[in-house]
Amino acid sequence: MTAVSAAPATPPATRAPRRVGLIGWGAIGRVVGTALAAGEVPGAELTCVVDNRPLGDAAPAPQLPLESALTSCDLIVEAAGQGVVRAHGEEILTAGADLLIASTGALTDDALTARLRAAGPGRVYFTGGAVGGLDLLQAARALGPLTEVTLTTTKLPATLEQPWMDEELLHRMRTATGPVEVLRGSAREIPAKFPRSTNVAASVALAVGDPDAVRVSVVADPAARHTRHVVEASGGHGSYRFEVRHLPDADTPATSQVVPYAVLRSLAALAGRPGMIL
Ligand SMILES: NC(=O)C1=CN([C@@H]2O[C@H](COP(=O)(O)OP(=O)(O)OC[C@H]3O[C@@H](n4cnc5c(N)ncnc54)[C@H](OP(=O)(O)O)[C@@H]3O)[C@@H](O)[C@H]2O)C=CC1
Ligand SMILES: O=C([O-])CC(=O)C(=O)O
Repeated sequence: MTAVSAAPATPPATRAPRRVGLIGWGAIGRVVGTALAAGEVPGAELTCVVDNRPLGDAAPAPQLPLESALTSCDLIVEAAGQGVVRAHGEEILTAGADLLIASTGALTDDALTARLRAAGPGRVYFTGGAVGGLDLLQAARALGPLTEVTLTTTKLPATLEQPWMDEELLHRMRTATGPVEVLRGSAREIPAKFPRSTNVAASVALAVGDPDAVRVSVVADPAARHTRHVVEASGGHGSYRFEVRHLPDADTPATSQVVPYAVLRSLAALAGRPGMIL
């Protein structure tokens, strides 16, 4: 009989904490930054905050311009808007920092997506944000294409008002007594039309691999106490349905309360927390 020798007891490797720079001190950023500064994500620490507005001592870490943040951070969290991804995504990755993106709507631009995926040495990641099931949809793609993919997003009318809307549509939304479909289109078109409120469409598109294949309906409902996202997808191998209802953030109702916690979960995974569902 062969003796099985015990593996030598080696202590777990200690990794340097991720030095996190947070862009955007808003509904998402404030919750994420406060939790990071309180040490709630082991293996990650808040190094600095980048924001358009002077924050004074409101933030628990120094406010820096992006160029300075890039010399002191190895992971940047974007919680500011699609414009930041477009303007600075490549720069961040090229500087060597990893980038966790909340404003996935920017990724409906194929050329930008290709540049971000090719850029480095930093690596680009996307948070699941307000929607669930993306991991499973990404896995299901390995079995074959998802041929029917739809997303229906229902929000309070005021969170969907946009500068391009005409008076007739705005009037319909403002006087609605029940759900009103505001726009229907592909996941390539919709996030550009509602840049702060339909990133989920782009996130579903990232998961299924094709923004043109995802049909999106945006609905304004004055009774929508909860923001609702319903994702349905099917292919030759199966069918999938995910429905979420979230309380909106009290001050920024376009954003659901759960979103910063989704970002924190993504950060925990990037910081190497064991035991996570990946
Ligand atoms: N993936 C998902 O499920 C979701 C994604 N999102 C995305 O996250 C983004 C942030 O959401 P939220 O926290 O609610 O937004 P907020 O408007 O509450 O906060 C955004 C903050 O970022 C600042 N900011 C904007 N542009 C820049 C810039 N170029 N440089 C520095 N700071 C900047 C804003 O300042 P100022 O107002 O002065 O511009 C503001 O302080 C949304 O725009 C949306 O794209 C949101 C919800 C869900
Ligand atoms: O927070 C949400 O429910 C969704 C949202 O704003 C977005 O997709 O941009």
